[in-house]
Amino acid sequence: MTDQTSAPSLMGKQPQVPGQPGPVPVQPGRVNFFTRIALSPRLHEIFERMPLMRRVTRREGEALFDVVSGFVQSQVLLAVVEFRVLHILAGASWPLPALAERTGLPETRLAVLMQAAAALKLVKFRRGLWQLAPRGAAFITVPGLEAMVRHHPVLYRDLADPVAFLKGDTEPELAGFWPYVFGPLAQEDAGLAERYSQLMADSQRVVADDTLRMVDLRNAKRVMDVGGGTGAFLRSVAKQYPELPLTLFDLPHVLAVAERFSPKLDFAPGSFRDDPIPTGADVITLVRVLYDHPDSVVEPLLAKVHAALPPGGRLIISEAMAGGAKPDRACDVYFAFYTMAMSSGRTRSPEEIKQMLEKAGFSKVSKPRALRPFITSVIEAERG
Ligand SMILES: CC(C)=CCC/C(C)=C/CC/C(C)=C/C=C/C(C)=C/C=C/C=C(C)/C=C/C=C(C)/C=C/C=C(C)/C=C/CC(C)(C)O
Ligand SMILES: C[S@@+](CC[C@H](N)C(=O)[O-])C[C@H]1O[C@@H](n2cnc3c(N)ncnc32)[C@H](O)[C@@H]1O
Repeated sequence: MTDQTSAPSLMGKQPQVPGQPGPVPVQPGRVNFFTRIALSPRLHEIFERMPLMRRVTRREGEALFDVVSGFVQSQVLLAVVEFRVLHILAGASWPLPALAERTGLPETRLAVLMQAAAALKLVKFRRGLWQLAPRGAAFITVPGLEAMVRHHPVLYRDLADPVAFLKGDTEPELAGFWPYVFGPLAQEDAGLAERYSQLMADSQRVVADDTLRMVDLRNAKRVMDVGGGTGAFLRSVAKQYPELPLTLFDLPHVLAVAERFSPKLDFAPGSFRDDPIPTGADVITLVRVLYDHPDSVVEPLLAKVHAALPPGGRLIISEAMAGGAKPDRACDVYFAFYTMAMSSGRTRSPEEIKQMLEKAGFSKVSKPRALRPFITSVIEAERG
């Protein structure tokens, strides 16, 4: 695979150490040289007195403080979103008293929030007025991002006791937030599929943009998006390839709320757990599907996709992927814990996905360099 890390295999049931081919014994005293330095408070003091080293320790200190305070930063952002501060400032610049009246917050407390938001570079204070900063403007412009932030309290409640969470002693709320995974619940509540689909569809735009910049569909004869929700990804495909026939495969109650946005779009209702994947497409896409499911669902799904493709047909997988030997802040922290809280799936590294693909019979597995790994990564494979 191109652009490939030597990521660990987690294919067996036994978790392994990133970058290591297999389980290794504990090695007493094996601590990296720089780590040993960092372990010595006396050396911290000495470094503080050396101008060059002082810069390194201060930078490390700042980075560490960022990790320590990450939750508070997120909650400041959530408050900014809930009080619609960025939207208010998008229309005009406001003095604090007027903003306090508009948001209904006491001036003294709003001042603290605004100062925090300014430290996060979401807003800025100029000539007595609070203004929107470019980062705040970008934030409200990214499709689905505000809705994502507004649903984070569910995730944070699940992570409130990380010890109990990791021991598996809690019942994460997030597992119920996406009840489509459990099928019947979503079918009982028609509005539920629609709400979930809207959040997914909103956030899909950025994922689709990045995916389509990493793959070439010019030679495709028909693209089928499996687990395609209400068709947001195919909508982006249709914009770029207006002549390309498309098939949307998802659960019947999800397709019931999907809009037929193109005469070239076919609906294929079904469950990839229980039904075969229909044939007829030479390109099948799985966008943000695999990480929702355990290996016991993913392995048969890949085999069904393989069976549905013609020889030479292509599978495109797009989702946030774990970093493996090169741990990634977005994927190995946020998405890994997010999917663990969902209790049904997990993030996988490109290497793990490659191994699963090869087991299902795929060849020529490749991975274009991800444009924004925190949005998505892509793996392509071919049916030989
Ligand atoms: C030129 C100079 C010096 C200055 C210019 C200043 C200026 C104009 C700056 C603005 C620049 C600009 C245009 C910035 C644009 C920034 C963008 C596009 C930022 C995008 C950020 C996207 C983010 C943060 C995305 C976050 C995504 C999240 C949190 C996704 C979560 C997804 C989940 C939980 C999915 C779950 C799926 C499931 C359920 C697991 O299946
Ligand atoms: C995380 S969403 C991704 C949706 C879309 N691909 C996107 O990126 O926005 C997972 C999708 O898989 C669908 N799905 C889950 N289980 C399924 C099954 N057994 N058969 C077909 N689709 C399923 C869900 O309905 C949902 O639309």
